[in-house]
Amino acid sequence: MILELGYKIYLTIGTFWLWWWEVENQRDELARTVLTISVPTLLILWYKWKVSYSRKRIPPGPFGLPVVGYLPFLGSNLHERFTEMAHRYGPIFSLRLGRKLHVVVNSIDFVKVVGHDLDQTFANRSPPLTALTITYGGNDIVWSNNNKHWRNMRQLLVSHVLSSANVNSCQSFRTHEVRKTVNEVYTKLGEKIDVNEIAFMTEVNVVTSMLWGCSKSGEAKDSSDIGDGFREVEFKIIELIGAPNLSDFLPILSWFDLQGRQREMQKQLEYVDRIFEKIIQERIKANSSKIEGIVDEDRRKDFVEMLLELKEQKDAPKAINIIQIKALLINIVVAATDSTSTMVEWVMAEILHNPDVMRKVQEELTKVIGMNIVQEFHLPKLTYLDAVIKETFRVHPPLPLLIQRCPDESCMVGGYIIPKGSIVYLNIWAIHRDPKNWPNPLEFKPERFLNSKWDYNGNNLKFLPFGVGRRICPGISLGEKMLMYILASLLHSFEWSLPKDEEFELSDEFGLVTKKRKPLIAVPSQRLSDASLYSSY
Ligand code: HEM
Repeated sequence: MILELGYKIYLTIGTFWLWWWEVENQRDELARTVLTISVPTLLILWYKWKVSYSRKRIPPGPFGLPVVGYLPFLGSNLHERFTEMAHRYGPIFSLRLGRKLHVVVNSIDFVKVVGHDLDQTFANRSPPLTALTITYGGNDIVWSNNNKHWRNMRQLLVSHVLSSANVNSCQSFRTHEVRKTVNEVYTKLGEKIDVNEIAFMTEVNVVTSMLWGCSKSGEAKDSSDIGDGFREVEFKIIELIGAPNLSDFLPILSWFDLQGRQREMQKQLEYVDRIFEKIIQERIKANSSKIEGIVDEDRRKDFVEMLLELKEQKDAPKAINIIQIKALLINIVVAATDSTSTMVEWVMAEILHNPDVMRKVQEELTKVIGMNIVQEFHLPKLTYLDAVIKETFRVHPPLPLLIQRCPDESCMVGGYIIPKGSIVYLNIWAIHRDPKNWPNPLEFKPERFLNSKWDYNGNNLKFLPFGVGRRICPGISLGEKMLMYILASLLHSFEWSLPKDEEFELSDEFGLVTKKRKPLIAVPSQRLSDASLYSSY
């Protein structure tokens, strides 16, 4: 049947060609020659245009293998690899990893398009499966798409936890925890200290106090409820979200969870869920005592309490359920603590690495604070320390590719099509180290930030450690305050040095939060002459 049809088409074309040839032969030989040459030429030109047009459609990039794409060639330090690739393929390039197209944006011009001009289009996320597991299926803020649920949760966080009124009213929690840390370090003079660990515990206690710590009016809670093992669990969560998972690249394999990453994340979820369940149950019990008139009515309401009240208003526009409450809590605790403690560690590492910077920081601390204890009102006066922190953010942004975006429709960036559903990274690591943006970018020079006005709000696209656009970090002011407070207190109270037997290095290890490859271990010695200041908390 098919053969017969093919034969008929062949006969028709042949007959038509002979007819045209004879007619033209009789009429005009020139026309025949022109047509005979121009038809194939036009066909070739059309074909070439089509091929080059289709290549231009998506950003250029490396070829990969069938099925897995470029996955086997990627390596582990993604931010460095992507920056190398930007030198070869240009400021915007793409690569296929398994079934998904990934697009990497490496210049401020294209970050402007994605983060500002088309911010709404690029405001979705494409969560890895491990992130969905730990957030009860994406019921949180970080991994939600740009929808009503995300807006609702983000607004709850911003207006109840991170509002300047609430951040100010929680000053006592910060003072309590920072002084407690200084006091603990004082008991370990001359010993080796893991800098990230002390910063992490300080931050976790401050944040959990803000979330569920108002057991009594204005007083800080006993912070032991989160447990000693929490830091390891949180590190595991961050590691699993950042680790490549075959199930994400080849969804057909997700049922098998070949690398066991989802199962591993499920275990972390069970650990965290037990903590949150206990806290929520205690709070429900406390609320019912309140109804019975047992508890002091004057105390401040904490965030968990407020969320539980919203849960009771089932028909209210912002009603929330228990799963969403837990997802929000895990989100806030993880987002706030790991990035802050990682930054404290990087700043301390850079200061220890640059004795001149250390000297200037200490001179400023002496001038502003004298031989007293650091208080929050001192912080805005520490302009050199602020510049040191910003320069550290430039060289070691803890989220070097921010958190991936995902366009909700196909759109054009820099003349290329970014298809709907592709995964888009904003490579701020490349932007922060681009000599076009920063002269001598590898030099650690806090003075860059002294003379002009720099902030973290994503207005200057050369400097984006907290992100850009509507998905920018909502915790900037709390994060900034905590960084300044912890660092000023540690550097004012103690002289720090590296252990004699430690080899010092500044290399990093890529992850959702990119940390120092080798934890910073440092040794404190007493700096303040009045030893009684260390125990006054
Ligand atoms: C040094 C401290 C911090 C750094 C460097 C940091 C950095 C970031 C970055 C880069 C993002 C992604 C932005 C984007 O996609 O464009 C982000 C998102 C987020 N951060 Fe932070 N952050 C810090 C502290 C905090 C704190 C203290 C909180 C809350 C208490 C917080 C809560 C969040 C949340 C909820 C998101 C998700 C926002 C969304 O998707 O809408 N962060 N953070």
